[in-house]
Formats: sequence, structure tokens, C-alpha cells
Amino acid sequence: MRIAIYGAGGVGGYYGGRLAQDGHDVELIARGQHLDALKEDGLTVESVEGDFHVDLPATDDPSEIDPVDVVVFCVKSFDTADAAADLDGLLADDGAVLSVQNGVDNEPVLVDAVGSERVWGGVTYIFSTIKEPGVVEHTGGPAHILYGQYHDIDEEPPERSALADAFLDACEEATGMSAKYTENVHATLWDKFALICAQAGLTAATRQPLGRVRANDESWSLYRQVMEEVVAVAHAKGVRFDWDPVGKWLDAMQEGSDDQYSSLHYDLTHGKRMELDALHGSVVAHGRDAGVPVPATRAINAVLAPQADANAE
Ligand SMILES: NC(=O)C1=CN([C@@H]2O[C@H](COP(=O)(O)OP(=O)(O)OC[C@H]3O[C@@H](n4cnc5c(N)ncnc54)[C@H](OP(=O)(O)O)[C@@H]3O)[C@@H](O)[C@H]2O)C=CC1
Ligand SMILES: CC(C)(CO)C(=O)C(=O)O
Repeated sequence: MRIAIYGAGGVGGYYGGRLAQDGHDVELIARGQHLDALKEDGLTVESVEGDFHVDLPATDDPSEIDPVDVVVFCVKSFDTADAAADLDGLLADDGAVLSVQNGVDNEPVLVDAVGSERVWGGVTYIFSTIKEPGVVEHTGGPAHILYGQYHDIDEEPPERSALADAFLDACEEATGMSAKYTENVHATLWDKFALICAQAGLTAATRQPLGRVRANDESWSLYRQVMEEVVAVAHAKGVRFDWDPVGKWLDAMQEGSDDQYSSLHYDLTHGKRMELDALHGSVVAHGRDAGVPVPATRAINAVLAPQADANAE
């Protein structure tokens, strides 16, 4: 399978490296010092699942890459619109772009760029960052991708394509990662959105890991409230869950390791631009549209906004 990783950073570098290790034809799109190091020394992945090194073609110019079957789209959400403009030329006519980004507003941008039939919505559960140029550090999480054909929320999901099956096989066969196809892509996206708004919001606002957030009744109650608000907005927008996302995540995170933070906390504490607008800012906007109050999420957004502004300068 021919695969391009658009945004070969923490997440993209990890999955691109794993798929290449398994023999797929992977090309990386990166920029800056990270790109220089990838070109010069290849990609090194330091992973809790085993370290490895691969030499892969890397560029900051997607027009240099012949059309691919799948683009795994891993830029931060504030870079989505710019990167999406390159997708039409990068994707084969019957190819697909898979967003594994956090948030629920990326896929509509990709649909505008290449049409919904070529867009898979997705989420991923992993902790992975650029440790230094050319080196990606995977510190935990199951490294699992859930994805499905994107479609309008009020339409039936289209039939699963042969390409979606082939990509699933590729992910399942590769070492150190797994994947699952979902027929209910909107529920999958909003389910993760509920978790990430709670996990990212509380770890970033308190600068404390899950264990500390969970041990304090007030912060743990706010964690729950954020998830309840996101799920209430999802319901109002017509998302149908076959499960209880809040109960599921509270149970799961009760078991989660004490030292877990989030990518938002990482960006905050490393002076990097933060995805706040795509997370809590987006919930506030969707809540306003749907007429659903989201006071806890709004407060977290307000508390983090000055730091997000400072990091964006
Ligand atoms: N990190 C994690 O553990 C997790 C992250 N996610 C989500 O995955 C997505 C990716 O996150 P993450 O991997 O941490 O992000 P990173 O910042 O580590 O990686 C994104 C990379 O894409 C590069 N990039 C952006 N635009 C372009 C462009 N036009 N051309 C070339 N390169 C480009 C960035 O370069 P530059 O640095 O110069 O901007 C950066 O190197 C986010 O939406 C995040 O929320 C989800 C689950 C876990
Ligand atoms: C859920 C979590 C915390 C890990 O996958 C995440 O998505 C992130 O850190 O961005």
C-alpha cells in the first residue's frame, strides 16, 4: 500500500514508521529541523513497544509525491486548512485521507478539499511526541486507530470500501499498533472528543496528571462534567451512541495510570501552539449553535486561553 503521512510528528511519525517497518511504501511530509533530520539520518522511534529506525523519503512539498492510496493526516488542527489544500493532488482518485486528529471539525475541512467519499474520520489513542528532530518518542497508550467512512450526520453510513479493509489489514499486521473500523464515525469522533476535552482540559488547567485529578473530588467531578457537556452537545447535534460514553470513560480512566497527561498539556508546558480552539473552543461554539449550555468547558477554555494566546505568539 502507498501511504503518505501528512505531518510526520509525534503521532504521524510513529504510525508511519510502524507501517514502513511492515513493508508499506510510506512517504513522510514534515518541515523545519525535523524534516532536515529525517532526510539526513532517517526516522528513529523510541517506543515502549520497542525502538526502531527506518529510512524513508521525506519532503515538505507534497507535489513531489506520486498519488498515494491513503494519506494519514496528522497535522495539528490549526494547520488542517493549509495542509488540506494539497490533498487533491496527493491522493489517488480512489484513495482516502484518514484524519486521526483530535476534535470534530477537521473532517468537514477535508470533505471540502477532496469530497466525502475520499475522507475517513478517525481517532487515535496514543502518547507520542517529537523528542528531538528526527526522533519520535512513544511513551504509552494502546497505539490504536478507530476510523470509518465520513458522511453527513443525518445520512446512513456508506458501505465499507475495499481500501478501508486493506488499510485495516495493514494496521493490524504492523507491529506496535492496531485499528478497528467503525460504522458510526460521528459517535466515534464525539466519544473521543468527550474524553480528550476532559483529560486535556483538566491536566492542562491543573498542570497535574490523571492520578492527582482523580484523587481530588472537585477536579474529578469537573472531569465528569466536561464529558457530560460534550456528550449533551453531541446528542443535540444528532449523534447516536450505542453506549454511555461518560460511564465508559469514567470506568476506563479510573484504571488509567496515575502519570497520564495529554498532548494539550505537553504543548502548554513546552511553549508550543495549543489546539484549544479545536477542543474546548469548539465545544463552546457547537454548544452555542445547539443551544446546549457548557459552563464547565467554557470555564476551562477561558482559563487556558491566555496561555494558548501566549504560546501562539
Ligand atoms: N501526540 C499525541 O500523543 C496525540 C495527538 N493526537 C492528535 O494528533 C494530531 C497530531 O498531533 P501530534 O503528532 O502531537 O503533533 P506534532 O506537532 O507532533 O506533529 C505534527 C507535525 O506536522 C508538521 N506540519 C504541520 N503542517 C505541516 C505542513 N503544511 N507541511 C509539513 N509539515 C507540517 C508539524 O510541523 P511544525 O512543528 O513545524 O508545526 C509537526 O511536525 C493532533 O490533532 C493531536 O491532537 C491524538 C492523540 C494523541
Ligand atoms: C487521549 C489522549 C490523552 C491519549 O491518546 C490524547 O488523545 C491526547 O493526549 O491528545
